[in-house]
Amino acid sequence: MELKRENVLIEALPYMQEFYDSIMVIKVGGNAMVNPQIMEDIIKDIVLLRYVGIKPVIVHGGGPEITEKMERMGKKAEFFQGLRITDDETMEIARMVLVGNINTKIVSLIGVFGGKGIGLSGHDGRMILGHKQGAKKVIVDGVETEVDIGWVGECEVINPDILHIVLENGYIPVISPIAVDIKGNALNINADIVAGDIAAALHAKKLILMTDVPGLLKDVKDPSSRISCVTLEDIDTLISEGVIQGGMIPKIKGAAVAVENGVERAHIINGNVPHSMLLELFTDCGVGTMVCKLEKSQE
Ligand SMILES: Nc1ncnc2c1ncn2[C@@H]1O[C@H](COP(=O)(O)OP(=O)(O)O)[C@@H](O)[C@H]1O
Ligand SMILES: CC(=O)N[C@@H](CCC(=O)OP(=O)(O)O)C(=O)O
Repeated sequence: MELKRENVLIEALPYMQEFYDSIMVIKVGGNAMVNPQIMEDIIKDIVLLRYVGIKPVIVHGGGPEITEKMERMGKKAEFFQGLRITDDETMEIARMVLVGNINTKIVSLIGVFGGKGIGLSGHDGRMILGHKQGAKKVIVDGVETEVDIGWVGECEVINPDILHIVLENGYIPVISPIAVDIKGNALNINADIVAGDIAAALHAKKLILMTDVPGLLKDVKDPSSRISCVTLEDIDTLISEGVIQGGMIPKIKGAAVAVENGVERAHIINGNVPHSMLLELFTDCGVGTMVCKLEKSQE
């Protein structure tokens, strides 16, 4: 049965009351940003959240755009377990695409839809301090070899002061997944991992990871095989059984870090479905996959 418009609005009231004044970290993936219409819909939803008293924080990706730029510059993009192998030149390209291009586009769109966006990266206020992950060991033809993944970092400390300052002043922070090391070097970090760490540091109410599939799928080729809820206990098994692969691994790990560190819920939802975030937050029908600490019955 289709709900009348006024019922849709009134159904949202308890959710608006529950979420009022709370921080929500929203990760927008590079895939969603390839389509300008999808991007506009997502940014409109985020501006709406701000106007109903929620404090959204955006972390953006840009993997496909970095790969495209590398290819145009005659460089081949290479990955190790989903992480981009980042030499000096790749780091420059990643910074140019993420901070120089994607971040400014999102900030500008927020402005167009009546919000106040502010662009940040880990360098600003030394918000994301990290270090290089270092060389990775792999077995090639039975022989252990090291792979240098270059400037790929991991977060050591998140300093959320700057975020609290801008949130208190009505801005929507837009964060590029670039960290800084102790010497001031830039580090490339997967955006899902940054989003999980930021959500944990801010004690966010929710982490929302927007992607291009309906959620975590039992069978990646079957969109109807969505798993509606996973607990932290399920995650390692799903990875070791090969159900979760590729780009979904950092996503689920980012969600797990957030939930382990006090974020109530993380949601993986399809950003390609118009206004999926509003459906997830303000209606009784959950979309996507919810990641939580315990089964509902154990809470
Ligand atoms: N079990 C799974 N369920 C859903 N997606 C999966 C799964 N395993 C691997 N994937 C892949 O992960 C992709 C999402 O990760 P990624 O491409 O990095 O997205 P984004 O750019 O939105 O961060 C999906 O498009 C899908 O191909
Ligand atoms: C280390 C590493 O892999 N960093 C990512 C950062 C961007 C990102 O995570 O973008 P998506 O969310 O669109 O995948 C990269 O260079 O692609």
